[in-house]
Amino acid sequence: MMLKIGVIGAGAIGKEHIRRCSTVLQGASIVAVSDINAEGARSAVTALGLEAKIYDDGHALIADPEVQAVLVTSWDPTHEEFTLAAIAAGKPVFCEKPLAMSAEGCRRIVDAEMRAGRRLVQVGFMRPYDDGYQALKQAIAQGEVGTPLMLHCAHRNASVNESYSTDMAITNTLIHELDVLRWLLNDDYVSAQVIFPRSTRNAHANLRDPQIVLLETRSGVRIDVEVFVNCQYGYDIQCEVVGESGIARLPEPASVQMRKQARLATEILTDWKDRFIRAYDVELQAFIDDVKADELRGPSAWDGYAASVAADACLKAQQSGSVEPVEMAPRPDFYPR
Ligand SMILES: NC(=O)c1ccc[n+]([C@@H]2O[C@H](COP(=O)([O-])OP(=O)(O)OC[C@H]3O[C@@H](n4cnc5c(N)ncnc54)[C@H](O)[C@@H]3O)[C@@H](O)[C@H]2O)c1
Ligand SMILES: O[C@H]1[C@H](O)[C@@H](O)[C@H](O)[C@@H](O)[C@H]1O
Repeated sequence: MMLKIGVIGAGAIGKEHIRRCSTVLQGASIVAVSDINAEGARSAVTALGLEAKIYDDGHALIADPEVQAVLVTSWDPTHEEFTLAAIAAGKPVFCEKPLAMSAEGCRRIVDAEMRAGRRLVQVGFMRPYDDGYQALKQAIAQGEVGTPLMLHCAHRNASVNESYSTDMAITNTLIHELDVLRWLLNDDYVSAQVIFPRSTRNAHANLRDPQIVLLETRSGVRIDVEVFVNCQYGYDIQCEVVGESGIARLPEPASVQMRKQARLATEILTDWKDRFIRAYDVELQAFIDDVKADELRGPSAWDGYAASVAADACLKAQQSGSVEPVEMAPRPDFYPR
């Protein structure tokens, strides 16, 4: 049986997910695509020779009886609305990060899903599906470096456009670390602080870049994350775990080492599409398989909520300059760890 999927948002990642569902993954077909720019949706479909319906309204796509599951790949502020609508229609939904723009918004999704009585939401946090992060988690769990004490991380993008503002460094970019580091350490955050170093001249008027985010977890691990979205040189994700007896680092993506012209060099990727290409494949295949088995197991609405509680504290810390508490509601039994 093919799972019939409708996609809302045919931009960069929407096109990528349409491509992978249609040409890479097993067991799904794209039957409908929606975008406020209907022409963009049409060209995404025709470029792949698909016969999908085109909607300019995401709600009409969700209501289409042929659509069995929904992918939300539209702009961040639209996620909550479409995810709630899919839940109301009883349709499983894969929603790109962030699940909503605030913890309050995520909480509305959590509550709606619990009222529906079964898991219907998977959040597009793909890093837990990345081979490198999985190997790092395994090394920590096996005690290879002893108890983790500190993490030094960096999330660098080559550049961003003018619509990207200071708050998005948290809600759109750091949100990946807020999810994956919690998963890596099997821990939750208790406080957050944001520090602004000297700004790069490559940032636009509405963006302070870079930023350093300092987090503390319940068990006392201290984390620093450099978010630098105009670093110019590439797309670079770093994570170093300092433990009691050693250091474990996130592996670099495989790259041939060149010795030539008196230099020793390896390539640095420039785009998230390539850096996490396999992780995106695996996360979406899991969504397709789990929907068919009626048992979603990927990053949950609760994970989306947990990341957003920390993001809210970081946003507050950007304004206050102080250490802000991260206060989560108790985890409902509906969401086992
Ligand atoms: N997991 C990841 O690593 C990852 C990577 C890239 C993007 N994303 C997320 O995916 C989403 C899309 O990002 P992108 O880079 O593809 O952006 P994009 O701007 O390239 O594409 C977004 C598309 O959504 C459409 N859109 C906006 N509002 C809409 C609405 N109400 N209904 C239908 N379509 C609408 C826009 O017209 C645009 O075509 C964002 O939320 C982003 O945070 C996640
Ligand atoms: O939407 C993208 C995407 O989530 C990337 O993984 C992240 O590195 C970027 O900062 C963000 O803008």
